[in-house]
Amino acid sequence: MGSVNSSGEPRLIIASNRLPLSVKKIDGKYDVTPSSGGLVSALRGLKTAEFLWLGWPGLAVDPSHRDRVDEQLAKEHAAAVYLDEDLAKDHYNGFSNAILWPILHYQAGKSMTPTVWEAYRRVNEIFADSVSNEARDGDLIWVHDYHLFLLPQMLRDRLQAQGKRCPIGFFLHTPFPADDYWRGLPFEEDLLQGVLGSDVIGFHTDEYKKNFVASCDVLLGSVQVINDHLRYKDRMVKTGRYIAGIDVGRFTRTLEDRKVQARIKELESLYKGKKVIIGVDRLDYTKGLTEKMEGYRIFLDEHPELRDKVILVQIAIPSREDVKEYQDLEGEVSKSVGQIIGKHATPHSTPLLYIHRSVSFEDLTALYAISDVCFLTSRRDGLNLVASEYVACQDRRHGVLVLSKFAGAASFLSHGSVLCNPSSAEGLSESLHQAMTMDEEDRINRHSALRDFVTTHTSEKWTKSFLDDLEKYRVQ
Ligand SMILES: O=P(O)(O)OC[C@H]1O[C@H](O[C@H]2O[C@H](CO)[C@@H](O)[C@H](O)[C@H]2O)[C@H](O)[C@@H](O)[C@@H]1O
Ligand SMILES: O=c1ccn([C@@H]2O[C@H](COP(=O)(O)OP(=O)(O)O)[C@@H](O)[C@H]2O)c(=O)[nH]1
Repeated sequence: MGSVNSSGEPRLIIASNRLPLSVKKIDGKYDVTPSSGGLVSALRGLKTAEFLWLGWPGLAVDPSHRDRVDEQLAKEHAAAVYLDEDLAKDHYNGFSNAILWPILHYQAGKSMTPTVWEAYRRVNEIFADSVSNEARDGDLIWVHDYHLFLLPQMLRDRLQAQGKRCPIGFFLHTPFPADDYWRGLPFEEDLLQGVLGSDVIGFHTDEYKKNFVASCDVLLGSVQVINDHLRYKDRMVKTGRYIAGIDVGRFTRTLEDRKVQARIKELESLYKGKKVIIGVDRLDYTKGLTEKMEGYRIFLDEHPELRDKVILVQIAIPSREDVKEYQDLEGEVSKSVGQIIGKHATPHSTPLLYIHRSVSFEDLTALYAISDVCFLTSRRDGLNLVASEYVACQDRRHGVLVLSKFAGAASFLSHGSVLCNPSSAEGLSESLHQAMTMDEEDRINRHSALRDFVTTHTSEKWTKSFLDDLEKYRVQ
């Protein structure tokens, strides 16, 4: 792995499991494609010229092909942390996504084998070696997400041994539940102590921050809470809420593109006379897709007069397809989709279009722009950037955002959206009806409130506010 910058100036080093590019093997050759998901979208606003992003490329790469992959990643300020296939599988699927992910989303813990915990620890060590070798004295280091809970403390130990002084930040993109959820996990103390190796720890909402601080207080005896800080091992660790957002300009520019304008016209003519509802979610049980389908089924049952006048376009981005829960979910959602279409489609129209793959950014913005309602029903969601992306594309139509009250985004966007509760299918149906029948003045007012928020809380502002706090830990 080579250093991208040779100027000697302090840089920002980002460490996350997911790189902005995923490496795919096609016909024996490696190809890099943009990654999906909100972590990558949130970091798009990074305006620091000097940064290097270290992460797992998404699959095992044959050593003889690594130079070529490194070359392609370097163009995007990225570098790969290569992992053996079995180790990566046990770390990513086995522990991060099968054990940590449900707990972080307020679900009871599952039983696990020691192998996956060992793999988790080992991968964090490999990251610690890569990042500490790459870092120079004075660089800022920003670690992201639950795949790397142990990394901050491992890094701190290594950097200290190497005589490098680098502030370490950590941002959690998921929710953080109350301490009770952690009790079934034998390693909760290791995980908390790992994160506490950071100087600054960031969360999407005050609730997650409060839960983290309380968990440290209850589960670790050696922590003292002082306002926004935790005194831990004679250091003051700052905890904060940093509101993540989107790169609004990227959406505005794309909407002005001639090809996208043509696509919008095409879609508007295709759906003429219909209200379009858009849903965009990774195919993840936390996104409440089965609940959404049930709510929509009831909506169509209760309003048969609307079934020819409405279409839900649901994009389900494939995600974590090696984990059993995700495979089961795929089957469940497909079944519900089939039932709704089977019951409500007519020879000349269908009330549901289900797209189970990623779509291009151009198609995504065009779909956002032509939709009258955006329908997001997460059971739990760290933030949900799709909500903000929809708002950014609605200057002409003033569509309505129906948003789960369990998405982190609801704590900022409640004033302009219709909040819903995914555990009540009848409630979801009512929220949809409210959104579809809202008068224009109400829609304009709500959109304007949401737009004000989304345009003033961008991804650029998020990275800046976090990094400004981290800079304060730089030793002069
Ligand atoms: O990397 P994957 O396993 O393919 O999953 C994609 C990402 O999912 C999660 O995203 C979260 O981050 C978003 C931005 O902060 C937030 O809006 C959303 O609520 C979260 O679910 C995960 O936390 C990332 O690490 C993944 O890369
Ligand atoms: O085919 C698609 C459609 C959407 N997205 C993006 O995936 C992200 C989803 O982020 P969100 O915060 O809503 O949830 P996450 O998937 O990170 O849990 C958004 O930026 C979407 O634009 C994507 O990568 N591929």
